[in-house]
Amino acid sequence: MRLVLLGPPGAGKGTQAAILSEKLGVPHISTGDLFRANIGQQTALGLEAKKYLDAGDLVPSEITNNMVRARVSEPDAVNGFLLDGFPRTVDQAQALEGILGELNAKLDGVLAFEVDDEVVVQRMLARGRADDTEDVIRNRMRVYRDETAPLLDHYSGQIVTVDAVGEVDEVNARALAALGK
Ligand SMILES: Nc1ncnc2c1ncn2[C@@H]1O[C@H](COP(=O)(O)OP(=O)(O)O)[C@@H](O)[C@H]1O
Repeated sequence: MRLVLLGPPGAGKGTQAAILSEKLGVPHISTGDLFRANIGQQTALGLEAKKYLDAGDLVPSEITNNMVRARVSEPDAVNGFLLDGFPRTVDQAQALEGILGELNAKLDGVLAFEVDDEVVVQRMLARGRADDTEDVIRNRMRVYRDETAPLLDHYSGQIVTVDAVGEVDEVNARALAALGK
């Protein structure tokens, strides 16, 4: 099963993706986690990406698309994956279509997590990661609204929505139900 997870920063996509990944038996591929791992290991990609993450800006699509192409081409992803944090722009969605075409694969669906702005700001401040200061959070939400939210229209034919307010288990049950599992 090949799914894209959409939703504002702090919607709990990463938490839900980790659980869904176990239950569905496909890898969780998070671009945010891939960037943070590269930053931790001080790879060339990490050194380049760091300034964008620190500001809450998008890493340029060329870098991001190539990183995703490499990751989804790994053997553990042949039968599917949960993409978390990608695509984040309509251009990236088009790049994803190209990448899937190269793999002779197609998306099975898009799961959109819905949650209010105030809830996500509170969740991110509580999480307290390095890129979770209030200014950076506000910038990431602006980037989400301007660049990522248009994907809700782009994918309108294949989206199922999930109310992401509530306990982790509750939201997970809703996500599985939305997928017909
Ligand atoms: N698809 C992407 N394109 C460009 N930059 C990205 C992408 N995915 C992640 N990033 C970078 O990584 C940061 C953290 O992403 P992520 O861990 O998904 O945050 P969150 O889960 O809070 O939305 C983003 O603010 C951005 O700088």
